[in-house]
Amino acid sequence: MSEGDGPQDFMSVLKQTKAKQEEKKVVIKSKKEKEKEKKEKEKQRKKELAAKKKAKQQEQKAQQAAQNQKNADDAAKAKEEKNSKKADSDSPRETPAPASAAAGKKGKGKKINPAIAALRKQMELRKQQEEEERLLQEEEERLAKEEEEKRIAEEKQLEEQKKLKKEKEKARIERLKAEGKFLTKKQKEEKKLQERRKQQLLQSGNVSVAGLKADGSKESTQKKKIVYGDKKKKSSAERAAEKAKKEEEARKKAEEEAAKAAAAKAEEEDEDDDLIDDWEAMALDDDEEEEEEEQTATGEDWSAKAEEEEKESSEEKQNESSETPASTSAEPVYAEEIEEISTPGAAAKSSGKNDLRSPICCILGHVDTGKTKLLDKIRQTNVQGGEAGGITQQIGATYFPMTAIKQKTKVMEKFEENISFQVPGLLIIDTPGHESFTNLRSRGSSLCNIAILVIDIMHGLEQQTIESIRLLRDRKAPFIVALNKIDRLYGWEVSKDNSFRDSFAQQTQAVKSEFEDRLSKIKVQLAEQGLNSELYFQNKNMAKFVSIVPTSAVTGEGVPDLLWLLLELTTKRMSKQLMYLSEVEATILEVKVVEGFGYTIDVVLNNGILREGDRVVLCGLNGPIVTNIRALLTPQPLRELRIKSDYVHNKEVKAALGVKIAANDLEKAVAGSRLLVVGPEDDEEELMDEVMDDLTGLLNSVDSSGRGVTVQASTLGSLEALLSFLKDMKIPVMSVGLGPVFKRDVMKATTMSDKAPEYAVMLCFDVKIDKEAEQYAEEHKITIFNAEIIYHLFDAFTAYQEKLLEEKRKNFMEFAIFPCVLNTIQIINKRNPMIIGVDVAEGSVRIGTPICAVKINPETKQRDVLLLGKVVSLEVNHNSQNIVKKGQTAQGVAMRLEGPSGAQPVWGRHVDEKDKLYSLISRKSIDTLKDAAFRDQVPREDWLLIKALKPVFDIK
Ligand SMILES: Nc1nc2c(ncn2[C@@H]2O[C@H](COP(=O)(O)OP(=O)(O)OP(=O)(O)O)[C@@H](O)[C@H]2O)c(=O)[nH]1
Repeated sequence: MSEGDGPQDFMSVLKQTKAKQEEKKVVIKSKKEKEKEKKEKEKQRKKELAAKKKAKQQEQKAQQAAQNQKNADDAAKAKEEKNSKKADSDSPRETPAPASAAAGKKGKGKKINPAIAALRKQMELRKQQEEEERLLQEEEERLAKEEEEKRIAEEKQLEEQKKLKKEKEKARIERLKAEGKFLTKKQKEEKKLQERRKQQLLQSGNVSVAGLKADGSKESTQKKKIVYGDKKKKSSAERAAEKAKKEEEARKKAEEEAAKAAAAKAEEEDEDDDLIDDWEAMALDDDEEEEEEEQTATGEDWSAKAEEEEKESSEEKQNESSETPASTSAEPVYAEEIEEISTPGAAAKSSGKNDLRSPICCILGHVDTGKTKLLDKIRQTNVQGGEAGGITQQIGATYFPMTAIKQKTKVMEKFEENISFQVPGLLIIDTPGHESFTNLRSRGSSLCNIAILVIDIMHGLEQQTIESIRLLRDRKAPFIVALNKIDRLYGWEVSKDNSFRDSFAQQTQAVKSEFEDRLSKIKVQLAEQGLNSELYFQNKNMAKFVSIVPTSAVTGEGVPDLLWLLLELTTKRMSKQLMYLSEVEATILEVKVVEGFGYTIDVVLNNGILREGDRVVLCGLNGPIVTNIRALLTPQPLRELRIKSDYVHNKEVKAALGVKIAANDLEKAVAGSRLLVVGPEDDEEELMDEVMDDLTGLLNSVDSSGRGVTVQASTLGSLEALLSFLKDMKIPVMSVGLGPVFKRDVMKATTMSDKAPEYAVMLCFDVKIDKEAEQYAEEHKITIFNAEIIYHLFDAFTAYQEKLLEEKRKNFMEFAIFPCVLNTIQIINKRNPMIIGVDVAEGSVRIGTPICAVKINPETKQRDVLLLGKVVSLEVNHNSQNIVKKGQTAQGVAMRLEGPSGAQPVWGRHVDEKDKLYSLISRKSIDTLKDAAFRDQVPREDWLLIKALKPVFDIK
């Protein structure tokens, strides 16, 4: 893979895909939004109308005003003319006012009349207009009021409806709870999905599958439909509605998260105002939170899933009994006929009622606990003639049909009655460890139905055991513990391939005691991880207690118990999960080059059928990959997987099994991502979006502050595991990537060099690092941590951070002033050097701490801080100390101070025994203590003391 087309664009691929999804979100509006929009449009329209009306009125008014003005001018002119005429005709004497008034009166009666009339007319007109305006205004106000009232009434009604609905819902939930039928939202969604899947299964049953021949007959094409998931059965309108709903939910969630983030940010800002208070509060909260978490973790995850399953399976039984006879009868035909042409052992006959598929099992544990050996032992058939057991090697997995399991668990008959299981067999993933477990995932949850966590009885819980527990918990995967290497207990009597109980009964008392001792220690260790555990045959509550099976991978003791328990738990407690579904559910475990086939993907088909020629969509590093299945390969029976080109070509394969797919364009396929089949009614684009969801989800792990480490992993599963681990460890992530590390990935990390040097690192999980990238990292001082074990990565990173902090501590030591209050007992030496006997009243006094007295000047009322000097030595009972804490000694502490040259205050003059002495704290010293380099060293009492001392030094 070259850098140019490599995964360096991973973040931008993610961002682009997400942006595309967001864009779509904007276009699709909910019904409520549409109504709101409609109302707003109506409002806007009314507003515009009112505005037009007003504008018209104003225009009229203006015209009227102009007219009035003209009339007034005319009237005035007429009057003027008349007066001048009168003056001319009467006498040249000045007209006395009354005469003129009389003349005016006379004039009014005869000639001024038109002007007055015009004025009157104007006034009337104006009045009329005003009246009209008033009425219009009133009408508008009335309308607005009415509208407002209507809106309020509607809102009220809506509110009441909501309230009523809520109350009803509450009552319903109460009722359901009382009846024990209450389902959470998730459970409901799952139930719905199951229903839909069942529907399809039923529908598929109606289609004759006898036509599953290579001739591509009509029947065969019809039947093909059954493979496709629920999405494909929906009309595009339904799909759009569902999508809109989903997006609406996502949007709401995003908004909530944004609000939360904003609140958190606001809090952070507030923090600056009163740092110490908040810091203390934060520290206290942290402690409480941790305690709470520990309490709730105890066995809950395990029990939740199993209980959920139990409840569901009882519901399922009810549903089954109400199924139509036609549909139930259709199922077995489907299962049987497929079996004929699927890979050997891929499916067995199943009853019409319970068409279950084989459970999938993974093995996890610390290195050298015996995972591989145990797997080999389980695989090893102790049945004569090997093939009789029918154990088949698949791609990345081994398949155990029921006949083999029955033979292998025969020794259990002595202890367990009725060993019969309804599943066709068991599929155990061949590669033990995190890698396969983390990749066996779909949308964050595990496709592994049950896991075996191997613990070495001689070593107990180790780092990777704890990491495995965390992973299993994260993915909510049920598991059992194989307490391996019991044959190493001193004096153990071997009874090959026997059941544990039988073997154990034959052991000496000393062996039994050692076993009990070690077992109880390991139980305590598991409890420390929040897990209740019990020996499987003493476990009365499988839902709350993890079962422990003692085993030996060397002698085979306990292996029958292990197999028996795996099936007992999966079939009896998780049958719903194992319901065979026609919808294809498949995950890519590995991407490999195989001679003669080019790039291939190893896939675990969890559900459904895959056929040669199927068009499939999968997640690629640079975007979705759409291709056609060229070959479906499984290994030759009883042959070593590694022997090249010894593959069987299958026309089709049925879940559950491991299969290798050869197709074009698989080079950039992402291990750990889903594989979807494009059906005839499917929108390929939609599936492409869907498959990329797995990747865009990763962006949520990227810290919004833009600060954090750069993370790179080999597969989607391991990247998710690493991200979840970093989240737990509160290590922020700035950028994520998949596949080998190239220069461009390192360049991203360099952006942290100035911003947050402690994060200018790359945490890489099981990936190759390109030479050029390595060189670039070295030049730019970017540390690349690469490990195959998450814990090792974390250890290396924390060690690196500690080193940085240590450097910081060294550089900022002089500003890290811890608070203390001292009472002077005695002046031992006034000057050169100043030695004082003190009692530590509060906090702690340390070498290097500047000591001062604070006096208020009686005249100026000013605060005088008198620095006595820095502590250069501390002695208690003639023993030197680096630090003396409050209450540490009842005797005094002899404190030697090295004064600030010349300006040292004089005892008796500037300070005396009555003055309290303090460590000289400041805003800078407080901030330094708050830094990660010192934070851990500051106890809560010191923060309280700092808070109390702030007014003494007038620190804001
Ligand atoms: N005595 C004894 N030795 C065992 C048992 N199981 C495994 N061993 C030995 O322990 C060593 C490690 O066993 P593996 O099966 O390689 O362990 P693993 O967990 O697969 O180790 P990794 O692949 O490194 O993670 C080998 O030498 C085994 O022979 C056991 O039950 N009893």
